Amino acid sequence: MSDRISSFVIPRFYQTAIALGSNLGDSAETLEKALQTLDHIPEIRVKRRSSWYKTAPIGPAQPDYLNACALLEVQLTPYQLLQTLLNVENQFGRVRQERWGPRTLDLDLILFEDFILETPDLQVPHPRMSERAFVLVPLAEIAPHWIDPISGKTIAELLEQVERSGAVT
Ligand SMILES: Nc1ncnc2c1ncn2[C@@H]1O[C@H](COP(=O)(O)O)[C@@H](O)[C@H]1O
Ligand SMILES: Nc1nc2c(c(=O)[nH]1)N=C(COP(=O)(O)OP(=O)(O)O)CN2
Repeated sequence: MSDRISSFVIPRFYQTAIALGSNLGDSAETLEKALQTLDHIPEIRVKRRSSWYKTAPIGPAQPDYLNACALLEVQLTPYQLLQTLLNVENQFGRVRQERWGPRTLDLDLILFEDFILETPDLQVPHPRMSERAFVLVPLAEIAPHWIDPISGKTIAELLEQVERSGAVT
């Protein structure tokens, strides 16, 4: 076997968690189709998905959101996954206007194995994950025992600490 071939490393699948949100258009259809779109990408497998949760908006006045989380296995780096999520948002007509404003589709990278990444373009775990019931409620449904590498707490433990009045099924 040549040196080039013997040094080739087949990338393994990584476990990741993403959050989905939508409050413009037919949000249920958008979340469903966004997961289908991700699952059709060869390097991504959607392994689990939460229920859809209707949630009160955090930020400026706008319609209620539909939020969810999903567990993915990806054969991508965190940066490739972020770029893929941004591309799918664009496919679903995402327009960026005001901060925390309404959107057809938002896909956030929440956890990537137990990696901690603090770069200008990508922070993992998602820096506002532990203060958001609209992330923790769906994530606790599908991954209650996943440990947040920043706090050392499980998702279920983080959920116990968060104000959850805005999250309703
Ligand atoms: N963990 C992250 N998930 C998604 N986007 C992230 C993350 N860390 C940094 N970013 C940056 O945020 C913008 C997207 O903002 P949204 O309003 O959430 O769509 C993106 O350009 C990333 O570079
Ligand atoms: N109920 C609810 N409220 C929200 C939601 C959401 O999904 N559900 N997303 C927001 C903004 O998220 P964005 O990804 O733009 O901001 P971030 O960089 O702080 O995550 C702002 N407010």
